[in-house]
Amino acid sequence: MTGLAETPTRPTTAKGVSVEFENVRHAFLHGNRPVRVLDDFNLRIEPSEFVSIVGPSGCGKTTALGMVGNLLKPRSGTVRIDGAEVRPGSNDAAFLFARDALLPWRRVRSNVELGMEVRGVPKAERRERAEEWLRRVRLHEFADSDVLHLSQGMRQRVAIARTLVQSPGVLLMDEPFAALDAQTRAIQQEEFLRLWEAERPTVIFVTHDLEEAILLSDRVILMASRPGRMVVDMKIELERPRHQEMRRSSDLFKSYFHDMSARLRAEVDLAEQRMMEENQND
Ligand SMILES: Nc1ncnc2c1ncn2[C@@H]1O[C@H](COP(=O)(O)OP(=O)(O)OP(=O)(O)O)[C@@H](O)[C@H]1O
Repeated sequence: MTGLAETPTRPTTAKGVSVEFENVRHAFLHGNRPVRVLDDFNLRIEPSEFVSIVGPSGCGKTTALGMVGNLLKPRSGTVRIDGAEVRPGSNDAAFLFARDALLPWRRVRSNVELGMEVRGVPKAERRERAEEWLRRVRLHEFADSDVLHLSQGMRQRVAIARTLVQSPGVLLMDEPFAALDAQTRAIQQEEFLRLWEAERPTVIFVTHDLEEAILLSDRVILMASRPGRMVVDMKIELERPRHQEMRRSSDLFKSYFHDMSARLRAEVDLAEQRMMEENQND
């Protein structure tokens, strides 16, 4: 069940680059007490791989993502994108969160252009690329609409277009579909995979939903907490394109879920037990 995955086949237009955590350690201060969050965290993600990270609340998933996105620096160890250490000003990675963070005073098209605007892409090129991505997410008819008039699912598609239009080498996704109802979430998962296939940026996807992780990913990483470290690295060999029916029809899917859910439950129980012990000792 454990073991490093091989490099997946990349389409010729693939944009993905490698990501590497080497002996990464980090701690936060809780009062006067340093709490170790990541401890000797090692992970190599190949260009264009889709890797999900699951684990108990507080195990350090978002912290690891933040290091790739240059939001925080590890206390020790190294995080590399495409072989180069992540440094202030590195902008190979783009984020997509549960909350879409669209600017309500801007129209749909202008929200999609935002990242390109910040990076100084000329206006005509911005417009052309935004139009192309609005077509891809099936929102070109809403280009001049007010974002406040869109459904939650449509808003998230605008956010996806705004992120992918920048052709990032690495896409950092922190529970991007968590705010959606179950039906919309299922549609968005499949639709996102279709969009991802076009350029295949490397994806690091944080989720609490194990089925979602298995359905989308080439690999699922399970982390333990206190301190956060990798305990399972499971390669997912379901064929692509993936679709929702696989949850019910694929024995392989069910066996991945069976193997991983028991481990995940055990880690969640352990994390809760440790937290209670720590609270008693405080
Ligand atoms: N800026 C901060 N200052 C202090 N402690 C922090 C900070 N950011 C995170 N932590 C702590 O570090 C630990 C790991 O947080 P992190 O958000 O990375 O976990 P997570 O696995 O993403 O959790 P969740 O699944 O609940 O989102 C938690 O105990 C959290 O309280």
